[in-house]
Amino acid sequence: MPKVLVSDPIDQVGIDILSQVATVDVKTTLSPEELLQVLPEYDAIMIRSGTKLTKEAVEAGKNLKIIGRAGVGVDNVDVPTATRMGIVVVNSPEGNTIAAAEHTLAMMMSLSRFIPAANASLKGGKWDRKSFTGVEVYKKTLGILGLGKIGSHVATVAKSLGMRILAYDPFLTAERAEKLGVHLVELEILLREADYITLHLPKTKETAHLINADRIAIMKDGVRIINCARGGIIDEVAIAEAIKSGKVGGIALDVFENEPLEADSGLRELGANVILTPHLGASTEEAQTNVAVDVAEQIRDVLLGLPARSAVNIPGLRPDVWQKLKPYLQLAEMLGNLVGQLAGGRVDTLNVKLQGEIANSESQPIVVAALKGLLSPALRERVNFVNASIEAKERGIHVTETRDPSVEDYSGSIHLTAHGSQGEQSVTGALLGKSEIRITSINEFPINVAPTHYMLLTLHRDMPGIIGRIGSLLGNFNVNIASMQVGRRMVRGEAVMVLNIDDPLPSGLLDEIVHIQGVTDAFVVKL
Ligand SMILES: NC(=O)C1=CN([C@@H]2O[C@H](COP(=O)(O)OP(=O)(O)OC[C@H]3O[C@@H](n4cnc5c(N)ncnc54)[C@H](O)[C@@H]3O)[C@@H](O)[C@H]2O)C=CC1
Ligand SMILES: O=C(O)CCC(=O)C(=O)O
Repeated sequence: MPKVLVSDPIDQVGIDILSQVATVDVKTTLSPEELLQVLPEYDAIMIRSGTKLTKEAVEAGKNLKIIGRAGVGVDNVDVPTATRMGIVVVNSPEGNTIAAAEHTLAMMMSLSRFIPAANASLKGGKWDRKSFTGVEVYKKTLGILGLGKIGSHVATVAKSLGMRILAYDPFLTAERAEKLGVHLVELEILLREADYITLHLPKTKETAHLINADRIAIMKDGVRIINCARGGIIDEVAIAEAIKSGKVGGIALDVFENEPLEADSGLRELGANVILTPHLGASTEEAQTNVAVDVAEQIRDVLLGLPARSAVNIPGLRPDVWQKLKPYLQLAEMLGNLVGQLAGGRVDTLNVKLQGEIANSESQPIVVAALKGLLSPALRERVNFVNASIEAKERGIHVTETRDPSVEDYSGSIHLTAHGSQGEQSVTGALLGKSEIRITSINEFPINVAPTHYMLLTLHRDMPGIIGRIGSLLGNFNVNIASMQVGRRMVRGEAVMVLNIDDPLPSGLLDEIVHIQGVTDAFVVKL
């Protein structure tokens, strides 16, 4: 049984799903050092925001096949390192959208009416009504930075509260904003006009300290700011100063530059207009069930050899698309392996041509499968669907894609051409029925061969006796031939022969075959 480590608190429903296929260890109090020590034992790890999978930690996970983040943000995972190591990283893009949006709205209302401070005052024995006169959100302007899933839900609810909504999101189309009834504006306009500003962006190089002293300076006096996205998007020093000076009327933070927030953080000292929650945006029963199921199912599937539906470092495929493409992925991988072996030396260009019924299919998974096959003789199990593109890029392999729906010899076929240090080689393959793989051409010579583990290929002149001589030579070395095919374009012209052989070719035999008169080249292929 594979082993899964659950290193943050996860809903039991997720553990139950993982237990169907794996031994599950729940260890939610590991120190970073302990995590490094235990990681090599595991095939998968499931985390929330508590566990930091740094470069060092990911590299320690030598047997990891998948990292499951039960939530949205994967900024606590070194995704590039995982990708290089061929580890799938999955998240739950929608499981906690509503929870985070509702937490944001609760923060906005709490800021407007001082609910946390009024509650603390009353419980502290006072009946103070004067200190807590609030403001209404009705007819106020809400500026949303990042109009993705959470930002959009906040916009929808805030509109129904009678707010005017401005949004800044350079990656969003005007049509989408219009549909939501939101005015898409430049950042500066939003900052100048908003009474409330709420952040719903990922933390990236571009968004780090997006809210800083200079930008705070152009905001309306008394603006209220909410951050339920990621710590570090707001400069905490600058915002604390702006609260103290009265420039900013209130802040509500669920996320912090360092989590857990330091015990002596100056933010804890600020007054009734500062609300802090310990990263609770996703902490609802519903969201925790959603993300646990979503991510545990993906870990289970990947451990069973199935694709993940929301991988952040490989293209996700819907199950129905996966079912249709699966045999073609196997075909592409076999052809990539074959053309790579024929090319022999370094390949610098691979052209992937999709023909017939798959000409209009999503090409990326097929290209990745072909690259995996191409690189597997060199990299063996170190190359997989996650890292094949990166490995190819690092080796300077340029990939081109073409499509030809008019090729109708087979319902769908894949043609690969590899160009490299030893010239150009090409192969075509197709499916017989739904899933039986056939090699249908080699270097444009038509054949129809079922690939086997060991094959001998010759390029030779089509002339009497040559096949017999090759056959006798193999017989002399006790190599059994399972089947044989010759492809030629014209009688007594150039031809290709493919022999499916039961045994590996003894060393030295290939040299003897190449020296037979009429043979121009010969290759041993191991698939
Ligand atoms: N506090 C919590 O517990 C939770 C926090 N989150 C965080 O909330 C944030 C938003 O999550 P979702 O809405 O699910 O993500 P999303 O991917 O649906 O939306 C993010 C939006 O930000 C936009 N964006 C990216 N870079 C930008 C930039 N430089 N300037 C302006 N807009 C930019 C994108 O175009 C996208 O529309 C993420 O940081 C996520 O990690 C999510 C769930 C719970
Ligand atoms: O796991 C959590 O509770 C935090 C959720 C979160 O921040 C996210 O999904 O991005």
